[in-house]
Amino acid sequence: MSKKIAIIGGGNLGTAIAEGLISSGFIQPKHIIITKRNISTLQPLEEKGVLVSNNNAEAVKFADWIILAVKPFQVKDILEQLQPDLDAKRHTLISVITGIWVKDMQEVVGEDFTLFRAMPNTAIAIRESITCICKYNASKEQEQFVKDLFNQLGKTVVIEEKLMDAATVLGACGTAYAMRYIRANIQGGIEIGFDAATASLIAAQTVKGAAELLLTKHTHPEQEIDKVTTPKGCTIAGLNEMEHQGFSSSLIKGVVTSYKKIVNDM
Ligand SMILES: NC(=O)C1=CN([C@@H]2O[C@H](COP(=O)(O)OP(=O)(O)OC[C@H]3O[C@@H](n4cnc5c(N)ncnc54)[C@H](OP(=O)(O)O)[C@@H]3O)[C@@H](O)[C@H]2O)C=CC1
Ligand SMILES: O=C(O)[C@@H]1CCC=N1
Repeated sequence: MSKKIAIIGGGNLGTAIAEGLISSGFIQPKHIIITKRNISTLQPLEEKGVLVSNNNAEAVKFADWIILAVKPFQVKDILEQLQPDLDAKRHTLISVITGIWVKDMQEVVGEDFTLFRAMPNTAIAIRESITCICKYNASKEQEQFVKDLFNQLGKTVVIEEKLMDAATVLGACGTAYAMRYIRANIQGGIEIGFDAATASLIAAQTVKGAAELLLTKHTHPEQEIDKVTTPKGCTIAGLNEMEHQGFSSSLIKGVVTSYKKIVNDM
């Protein structure tokens, strides 16, 4: 199976995917083409051997796997422009675009194409994404290729398309939520005595370690919390104060608000 990949939309996510694919060795840089209108920002990728272009048609002619990574409001026009160069027997479309459903793409390209939706996050650049994938009209080989591709870039889970908006919130927006949590810890850490760089290191590594505990031991967070909370100790005092201030509630409300934003806007 040919591995040539086009990434249409070399922005935050598109370039992160390219960087991750190169560093994984899954594909040679010369077998990736990445496009955007202003290609000057793609110079670092070009220096690594990736083909860059402002011509989407050229990219589609080059590749068999087309990753769509433009903004949601741009995809319809772009697919319409690409229609003459798209071939359902050759091309497989993989959209990472929020809120664009398989049926939305089919309205432009028809029902013959194999379509995937994939929802990664920006940690894909360092191959630590979680990528939720759903498929339409895909053979076992095509599904395996897409899973192999994203497994190089972190972990994958195949889900039903109806969960794709929820996957966007928990997996993709989740990176930003985690950053805010870490930032708040840094702010607190500075107030209790650390310089910013040391507070950042301690806060980030602590969150990484906590996540690794769950991923390696498959425990529930509350089991791990029980191991940290000494009776009458400082951890439970701080945790309870956070809850009195609405910590869990604010996070849950934020997740649901992000979800409603996708569902209501699209
Ligand atoms: N950022 C994230 O964490 C995540 C984003 N997503 C989804 O991925 C998609 C991209 O997001 P993100 O990377 O953040 O957005 P960006 O705005 O950073 O990237 C979109 C890119 O598309 C390019 N573009 C615009 N028009 C065209 C065109 N006609 N042909 C080719 N390229 C074009 C833009 O560059 P130029 O203006 O130079 O053309 C821009 O660099 C969105 O749909 C988003 O919902 C999904 C999961 C996570
Ligand atoms: O905020 C957004 O709309 C996109 C979707 C997921 C991450 N960023």
